[in-house]
Amino acid sequence: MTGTELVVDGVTLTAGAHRLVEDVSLTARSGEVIGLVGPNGSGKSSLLRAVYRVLRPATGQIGVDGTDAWSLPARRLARTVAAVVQESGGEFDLTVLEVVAMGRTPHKRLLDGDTPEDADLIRSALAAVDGTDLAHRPFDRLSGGERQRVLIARALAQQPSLLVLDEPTNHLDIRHQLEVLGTLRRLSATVLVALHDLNLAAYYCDRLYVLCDGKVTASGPPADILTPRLLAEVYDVTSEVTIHPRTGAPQVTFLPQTPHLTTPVEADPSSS
Ligand SMILES: Nc1ncnc2c1ncn2[C@@H]1O[C@H](COP(=O)(O)OP(=O)(O)OP(=O)(O)O)[C@@H](O)[C@H]1O
Repeated sequence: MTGTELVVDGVTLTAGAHRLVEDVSLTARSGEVIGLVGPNGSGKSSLLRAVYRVLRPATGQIGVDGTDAWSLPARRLARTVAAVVQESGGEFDLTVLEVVAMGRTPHKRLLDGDTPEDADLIRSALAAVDGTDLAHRPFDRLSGGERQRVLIARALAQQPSLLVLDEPTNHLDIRHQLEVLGTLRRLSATVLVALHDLNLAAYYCDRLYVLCDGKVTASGPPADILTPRLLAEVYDVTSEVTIHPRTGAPQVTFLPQTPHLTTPVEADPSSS
């Protein structure tokens, strides 16, 4: 399956009198991994909610392979777009395997059972998040990170051509963060992912969109936009950005706000 082309065109999102996102445009070409970054409250989750059709834009359009996402039949949308979001629910009293199997629902008719192909997809989705051993555990007794991995497996089992994820590395230890992002990177689907960790975003995403106060402040390949100046403007932090010699990706080092934890540049032995 190839990836969907996503075109967010001039989208404004509101909740009552509150403007959550204003005139945001974004494109994701087939198979691209697009990162959404930005401070708390900058509008990342709201924008994702509009893409997976929970929050209807007040103005603007969301195009999925040239069709307005909000006019697609629900079943067709569910075959195209899978979402891993913070506010999931409805998985109580189910085993992990049953939760992952829910990902196959959009591909079936009512009362259809799981085919051997479904069973393979479910197993390999669970294996992709290192969750094979969790298969028969009750979902609601898993740790936060285990749950997160299972929800990602459910989205993988759905075989979407557009995968939308809101902070998928939340709760995950570093090994599982790297594994999950590596898995997303290898998918042929288009991926739109909100991430807080800028170094992971820089390494795994083709392009980033930086949101600030509900607007796109910068967009482009990570190496072009992750500069100390932009990070100071957007996050109000001091940082240094280097290109990592082995990954080739920009690597951000944040300097502590507490001066005594920072070695003055002139006394830095590596600079002599
Ligand atoms: N239903 C709502 N009613 C009013 N304000 C809302 C509503 N939903 C979100 N907001 C506000 O809109 C802004 C954007 O929220 P959003 O959750 O999209 O930000 P975010 O970038 O995902 O933040 P975080 O990084 O903290 O998850 C915030 O100021 C939030 O408080």
